Amino acid sequence: RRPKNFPPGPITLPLLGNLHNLSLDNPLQDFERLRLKYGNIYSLYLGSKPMVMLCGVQAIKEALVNKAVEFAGRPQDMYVNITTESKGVILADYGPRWKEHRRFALMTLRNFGLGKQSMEERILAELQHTSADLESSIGKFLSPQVMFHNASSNIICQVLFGMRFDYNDWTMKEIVRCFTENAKLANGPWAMVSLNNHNNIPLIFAMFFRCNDPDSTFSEDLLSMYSLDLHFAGTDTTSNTLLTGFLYLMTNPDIQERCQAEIDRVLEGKDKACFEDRHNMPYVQAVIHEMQRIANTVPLSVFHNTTKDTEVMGYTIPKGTMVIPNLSSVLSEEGQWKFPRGFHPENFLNDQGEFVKPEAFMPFSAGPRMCLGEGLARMELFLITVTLLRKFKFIWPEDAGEPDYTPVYGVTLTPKPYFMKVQLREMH
Ligand code: HEM
Repeated sequence: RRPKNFPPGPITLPLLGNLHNLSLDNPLQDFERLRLKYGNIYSLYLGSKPMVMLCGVQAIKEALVNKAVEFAGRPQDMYVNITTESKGVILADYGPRWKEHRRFALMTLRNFGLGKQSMEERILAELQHTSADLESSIGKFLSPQVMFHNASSNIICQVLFGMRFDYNDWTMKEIVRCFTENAKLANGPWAMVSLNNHNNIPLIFAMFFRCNDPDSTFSEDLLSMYSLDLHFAGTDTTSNTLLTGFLYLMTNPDIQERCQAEIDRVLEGKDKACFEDRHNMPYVQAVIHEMQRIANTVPLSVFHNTTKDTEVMGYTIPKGTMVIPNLSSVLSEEGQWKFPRGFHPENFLNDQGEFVKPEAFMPFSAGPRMCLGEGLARMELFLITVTLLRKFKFIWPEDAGEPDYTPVYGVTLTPKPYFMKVQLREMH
């Protein structure tokens, strides 16, 4: 039985709760059906465990922003908690340890050059490898899955480990194992090396020094989960957004050409793009934001948990209840977008053709647990899209049939594997 004044929801069955109401392959459509029936806040039971679904910009903001602390916890009794032991940042519960680790990750990203030129240079340097890969594929069919994954993985690997990996190198897959080896190295002579320039120390070493501080909540044991956390969070998200984005750019050649015209105009006479150029590229900015909206990369955010008894939208939610911010529902919410369905960069342009960001643009979630990699992700999406579109034309192969936009469901959504054709453009 639902507690008093708990959000409404479908009848529960013994043992199963509401599991029978959900498709295990892709429950997103079931969640949408339940939203239409019960409203923007409803509850479900996963077995005997209650959870509250928040839909639409109003409910999500009221909870995650206005009642920030109450909704900043993470469930600690799920299967993934057993495998990761809730170490790292993403799954750590609200409290001093999470705070220290989050602050540390933000600081390392900043010291490593985010917001400065050095991070841009690293991204642009990585893009030379991507470009070389693309050039070698001219005239052939190319599967971009691995390519985007490698590029975004290498960018975050530079922050984490201070190195990149060759494309097609099996080491890429073994990165976590290599990290353990690196940690061993750091235990040896590395620890004695005096590093004066703290601004360029990869996270792994910066953290190692923290491990030696007896007052710190860092330990070598936490270290591996922490890097795994950031590696996963920084790779899968960006690459899946790009995969979806380039799929739509290929199947909307008019939009791709309009981006290229703007890029050619703004970058005329320059050899490379920089992040500042975005202010002169309202159309490209709109397209990249529309890519993120339609990609809906982390549809159900990361699950939250209430840290106290609380209320939202007039309902009572006890402490320790799992809460799912349904970001998918916001990114296509009726009334919030000029075009909630389909791929329309106009969602981010006003009548004067200027770039605008509606309140419902929330792919990184909101509140204190909001994505801490947003700055890096936005820089990557911009520099990768602009650099590649400037140099190449991306073509949907004529014999590939109708594109299938239905995503494959998971913590992150990814498009079904597809092929692309690439042509070199004339540089302007
Ligand atoms: C397009 C790219 C990305 C998207 C759409 C995205 C989205 C998200 C979302 C929805 C969350 C959950 C927020 C919440 O619980 O309310 C999250 C958390 C997180 N993201 Fe990202 N992310 C992206 C890229 C990155 C990158 C590049 C990094 C690495 C630097 C990163 C690191 C993290 C971390 C560490 C968390 C956990 C924060 C916490 O629990 O305090 N993300 N991200």
